[in-house]
Amino acid sequence: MWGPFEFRVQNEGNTPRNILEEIVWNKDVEVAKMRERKPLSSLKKSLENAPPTRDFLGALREANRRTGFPGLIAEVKKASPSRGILREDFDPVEIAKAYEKGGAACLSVLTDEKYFKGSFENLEAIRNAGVKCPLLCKEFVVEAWQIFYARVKGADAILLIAAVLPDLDIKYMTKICKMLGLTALVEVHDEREMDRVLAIEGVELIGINNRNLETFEVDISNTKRLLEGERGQLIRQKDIIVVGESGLFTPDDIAYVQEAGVKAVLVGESIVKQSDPGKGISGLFGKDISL
Ligand SMILES: O=P(O)(O)OC[C@@H](O)[C@@H](O)c1c[nH]c2ccccc12
Repeated sequence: MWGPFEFRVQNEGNTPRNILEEIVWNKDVEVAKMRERKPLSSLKKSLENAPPTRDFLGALREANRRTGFPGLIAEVKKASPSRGILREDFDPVEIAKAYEKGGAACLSVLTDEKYFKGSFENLEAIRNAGVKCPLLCKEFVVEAWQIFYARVKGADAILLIAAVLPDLDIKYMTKICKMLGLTALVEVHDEREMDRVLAIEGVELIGINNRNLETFEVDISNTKRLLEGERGQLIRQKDIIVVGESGLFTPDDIAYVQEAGVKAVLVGESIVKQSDPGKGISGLFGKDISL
């Protein structure tokens, strides 16, 4: 069990079997074009004067200590393939500021344009607007170039999806993240992926996605299942922070995943849809968690 070997290579006549495969095929083409415009050597130059990254893990731990709730990673999310447009009047900087004011520990910014209507401009704008929360670049990473690019655009952390990347890539990319001062959030969806990731040294932050990216089905008991028994024990031993991701809408949902063992949550839809996304956070936790 080394990786997602069932992923096929795109070739003529093939159609993608599911949305994740489609996204990854497109991403390959997109990244190849972007890399031509900005090769790795020029990214590395831009990094010479880049400001230091902020401590993503530390911010989650601190929020968990301060509030007694899982630290919140609030997602700046305009749309998704499963839900369509979530918010019409979408001002990423305004939403980011509202999240920060509402008590978010960190922010997640979607940068995929084609399927999530996000952008690297949004990430940059939020970073340049004086928002202090560390920022997660929410991307479909298929090659290391994207990690350098995210760092140049102001990310403090980046998502690595186990359903997309073989073990060796996760290992190698985790090292690149460390070298660049970025936190890697390694995302899993099932037991097999969790076991793969737990065997990779150096992983400090694991996200359990309650949404199956191939079928869009959401089930928050997924978080609980993956933290039961020996897996949960190993995670505590290794002092890994687990993030419960997707499908969290109510204080009961938060309590449920916290009980299962998460120290952080990643939430988009339920808060981004509120007219005041900051107040949306109080609704989600059933309490004002701002300072
Ligand atoms: O909007 P939700 O259900 O609160 O979910 C947020 C986040 O977990 C979800 O956007 C997400 C989790 N993993 C991903 C990977 C790619 C794109 C999106 C995601």
